[in-house]
Amino acid sequence: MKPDYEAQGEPTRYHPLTAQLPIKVATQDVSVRYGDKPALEGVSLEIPDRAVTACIGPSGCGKSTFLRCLNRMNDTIDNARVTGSIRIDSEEVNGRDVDPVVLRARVGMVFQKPNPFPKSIFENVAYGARIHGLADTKSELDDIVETSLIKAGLWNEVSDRLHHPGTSLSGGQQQRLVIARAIAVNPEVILMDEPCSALDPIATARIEELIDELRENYTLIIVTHSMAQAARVSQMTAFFHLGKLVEYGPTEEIFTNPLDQRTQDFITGRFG
Ligand SMILES: Nc1ncnc2c1ncn2[C@@H]1O[C@H](COP(=O)(O)OP(=O)(O)OP(=O)(O)O)[C@@H](O)[C@H]1O
Repeated sequence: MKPDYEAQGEPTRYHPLTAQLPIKVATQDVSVRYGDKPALEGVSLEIPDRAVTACIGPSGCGKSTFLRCLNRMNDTIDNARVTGSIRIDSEEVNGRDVDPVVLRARVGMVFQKPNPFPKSIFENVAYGARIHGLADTKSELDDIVETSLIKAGLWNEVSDRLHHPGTSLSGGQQQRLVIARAIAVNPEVILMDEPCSALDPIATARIEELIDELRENYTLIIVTHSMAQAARVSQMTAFFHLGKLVEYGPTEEIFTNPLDQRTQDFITGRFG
């Protein structure tokens, strides 16, 4: 059933094809304030499983704020207040009994700037598996590290130097290391906040290929400033403007047949 957009005042334009996909993440009337300042207002959308959803919109429209709601990263910001419902499968993310540390393994996050720990390549990937008790033996841990690095497309480049520092890798390799670190704790959803903005075009292309491979097994939600990137990697696109979700639907529809004038203006470069 569709959320009641009319209740929010200004309805989101929701493309009809959207309803055909199985849903992994559903938000209902999510709003965020930083102190007195509203940053996100009444966002309701349903994000499909095993697909890439891109969040686009002009600077300051609330894309990163929205992403951070999905794994409760806004909890770490003192003056942030989140209201509304966010469900992953049927579980309420903001439920009292939800442990944010466990949630953040289930909903991993990759940031703009690669942020490996100041530890070896091996330890970067093993760390989460160890603290979540996912390996009983050294050989199980080795397996998790190898499998995660393979899935992140990095194994062939690092298998002979697992004990070198993570920070010795190139920027693009570090970003894939961080993705391997997220994969090692069995996430269901991976959030990416402008994951390529610090990378050169070759490293960017490698991450985009990886995003495409990962969608076979994970739900991916990516914030990007690049409309070309959103068009290349995503199946669904959400357009935000001034803290509101304006339009949501299959990427092809958003880019070729937007329903809202603001989306049209943004994708044709009239603002943003
Ligand atoms: N920690 C914070 N404290 C106060 N205001 C904040 C904080 N983080 C974000 N904001 C404000 O909330 C609004 C939304 O910010 P957000 O970073 O989510 O937007 P964005 O669309 O991701 O922007 P950008 O594309 O520039 O990264 C902005 O007005 C921003 O200034």
